[in-house]
Amino acid sequence: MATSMKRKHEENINKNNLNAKKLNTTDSSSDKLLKFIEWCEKNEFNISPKVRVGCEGSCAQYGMVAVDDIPEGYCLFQIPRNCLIMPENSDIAELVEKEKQSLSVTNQWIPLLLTLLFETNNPSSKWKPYLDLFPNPDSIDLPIFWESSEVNQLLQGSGVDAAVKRDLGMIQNDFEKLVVPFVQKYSKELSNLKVNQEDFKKMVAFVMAYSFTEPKAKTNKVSEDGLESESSVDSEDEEDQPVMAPPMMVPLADSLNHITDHNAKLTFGKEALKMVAAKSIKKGEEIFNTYGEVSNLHLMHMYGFAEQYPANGHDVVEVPVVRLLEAAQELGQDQTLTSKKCALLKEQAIIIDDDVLVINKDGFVSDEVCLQILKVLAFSQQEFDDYVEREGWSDAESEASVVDDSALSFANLPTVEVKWKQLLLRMAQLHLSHYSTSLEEDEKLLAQTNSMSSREKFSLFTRQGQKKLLYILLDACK
Ligand SMILES: C[S@@+](CC[C@H](N)C(=O)[O-])C[C@H]1O[C@@H](n2cnc3c(N)ncnc32)[C@H](O)[C@@H]1O
Repeated sequence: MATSMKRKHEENINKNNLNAKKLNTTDSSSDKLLKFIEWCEKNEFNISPKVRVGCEGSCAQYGMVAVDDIPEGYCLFQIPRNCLIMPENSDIAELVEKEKQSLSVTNQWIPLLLTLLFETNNPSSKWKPYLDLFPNPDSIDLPIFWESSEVNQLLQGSGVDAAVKRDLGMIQNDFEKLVVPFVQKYSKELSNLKVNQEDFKKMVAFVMAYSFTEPKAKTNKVSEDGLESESSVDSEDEEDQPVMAPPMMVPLADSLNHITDHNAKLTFGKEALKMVAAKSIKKGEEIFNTYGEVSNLHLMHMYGFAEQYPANGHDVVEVPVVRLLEAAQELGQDQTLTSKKCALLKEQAIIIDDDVLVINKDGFVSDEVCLQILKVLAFSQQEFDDYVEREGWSDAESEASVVDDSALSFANLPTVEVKWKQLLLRMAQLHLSHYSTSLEEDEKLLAQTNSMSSREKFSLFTRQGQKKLLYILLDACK
């Protein structure tokens, strides 16, 4: 390393250490943070002196704050690829590779989870300063850890309740069927690693709330002066088919919190990942990454927080498709005909039991399935008989439904068939009745968020945002 670069590097360590010392944390946690920052500097994370990691100025425990004005495109820090926690970079790479097929049957997470279990139990892990700081048990309060009664009370009907049930089943299954057999088979190589389901669940939460996935073949260029080049956009082809890689832990990048209106983003280069300013940032402002274009449902489920309406422009409400069938049963004059329609829609796999209809701020997302269901549900006896005889849509009808892809936007809904509007209106009303509170009650509660626990507050934001979307649907269907 050239002398001037070395000096600059040491200055940076000192500056960040100094910043870390100003933390509003207990001594032992600021000591852990100091060690982590030293580790980052030794590993050439090149943390800019314009930023500080710590609890001060962060909206949720650790975070990153600008200590100087930062221009758009400026590189805040980098993460060399050899510092990413992924099976390939760990000493258990060979073992995981051997069992890759069987370990990835249910999901892509198990190899990383095994790597983390191994590395957190390895006193000479190269990531020790990172793993000593994270996962911080206090900051990972995901709904998978709540009593089921609390999940129901706060999040019933939101979709988070269903996701939690699925997660708990999967955690138990993966632990018993994949993790335990792997650890037993390689007990010698894993130095008799002891695992239990509770620790495994905590590791799942760590991966849920802290991991990143890399979009396939995404590269970015950052010039010598730390400015991000605009030429780094994905090719059209990649944009069309974003294939996600397995998750990985990205030290330091995961100390940043998220908001939809973020001011930083992670870019994926060949040698290193870089956190760059997505817009200019003023001294004193918190630096927010983006965890993706994600709804409150996803934020609540995977990260344990949500944004207050209307801050999250990516918010959605997911209405189980069965609600539309319930609406049809209620409104249909001929119960037998409606039952036949529902049975046929299932038989033709247009409706699959767990399916949901997704509604965002503009209306139904990918409304093709919803359109097909509405058309069948609105058929008269004669139209239905013809449809059954033809065994589905004629070619001309199918083509028409493909062209008509914004038919169920909020802007277009007032112009659609009255029968469809009645079905959607009743569906929205039925879905609203599945939450444990009404929108009016939620809006009264919004005045009391200061005296609420984080669980109560973020659950309220999740419910209220979803209900707002349902009320927009109700208005559009009137
Ligand atoms: C990748 S970590 C970010 C670092 C984290 N604040 C810490 O102290 O370790 C993600 C977690 O940060 C918290 N978080 C991130 N953004 C947030 C926000 N806008 N509001 C509240 N909590 C947030 C949530 O607890 C989430 O699970």
